[in-house]
Amino acid sequence: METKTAKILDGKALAAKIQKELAATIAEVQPKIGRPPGLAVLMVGDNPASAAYVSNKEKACAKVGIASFGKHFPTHTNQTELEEVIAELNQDQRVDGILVQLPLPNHLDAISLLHKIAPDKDADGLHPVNLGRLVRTEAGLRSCTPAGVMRLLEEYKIPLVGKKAVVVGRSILVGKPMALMLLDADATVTIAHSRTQNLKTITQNADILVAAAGIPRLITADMVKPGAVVVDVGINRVTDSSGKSRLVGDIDFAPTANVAEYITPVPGGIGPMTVAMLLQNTVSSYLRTNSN
Ligand SMILES: Nc1nc(=O)c2c([nH]1)NC[C@@H]1CN(c3ccc(C(=O)N[C@@H](CCC(=O)O)C(=O)O)cc3)C=[N+]21
Repeated sequence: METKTAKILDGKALAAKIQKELAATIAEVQPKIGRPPGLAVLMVGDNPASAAYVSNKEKACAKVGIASFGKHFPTHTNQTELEEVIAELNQDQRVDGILVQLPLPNHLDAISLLHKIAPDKDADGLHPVNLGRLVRTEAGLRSCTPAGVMRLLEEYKIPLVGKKAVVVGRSILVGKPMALMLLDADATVTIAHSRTQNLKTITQNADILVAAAGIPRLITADMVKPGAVVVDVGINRVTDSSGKSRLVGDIDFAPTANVAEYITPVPGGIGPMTVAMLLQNTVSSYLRTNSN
């Protein structure tokens, strides 16, 4: 009996390479510009997962030479206070990127806050102007997670033209921009979601399958076409049978790896790529504002 095992799309390694390149770029241009790039991460409340992500982002910034202007607000902070902070950061010449860590506490309106970020400092690519630029295929800041997926597929020279791509999930953060980016790359794109009927019959057609539903092990091996490229955007913390907490994606990894040709791991796949794209967005804003 022979089982083939999928090749790993190593997001962690590629993210490290991108960060090295960004560090070299920053080291080269900073003396001319006279300041490092700056990223402000705003976090509200004390969601432990968010705190861990924010601390990862700040460490990554420090590593490549991006200054962090992180601000941590208590849970009860109101909308107006946050809008004022964003208005100040929009004007702050030291700050090239602004990110509001999601989710926010329920009393806050995330969408209206995202609208207040200057589009050219929108490191997350979630402002309506940047989403509109994506729809129109214009240059702009792109959402980090789907941009990270595209960059990883490019690194491994995965052909996309004319291929059937299925995105499972339709969030503003991932699913919708992911579908648009795959479409721009000339894939034939299907978006499936929580109301999709017969999900399996759709995923089984996918040459490229992107799981971004946030449901642990939603995609099982029987749902995947042999030879497919499988990308796992899910980051789900689950408690395993021995009571230990661990990170799993939306894909049932080990069995699926026996069917797919390429697969991204969790951890070590799209998570680190998301952080790398955030840094890249910050650096491109920095280079653009200082290029004339
Ligand atoms: N405005 C906003 N922008 C975001 O991009 C955003 C957000 N809010 N809210 C939460 C999600 C989640 N997210 C992750 C980024 C990196 C890893 C990551 O690096 N994960 C590592 C492992 C981390 C671990 O072990 O906990 C990995 O997958 O290898 C995970 C999750 C960004 N998000």
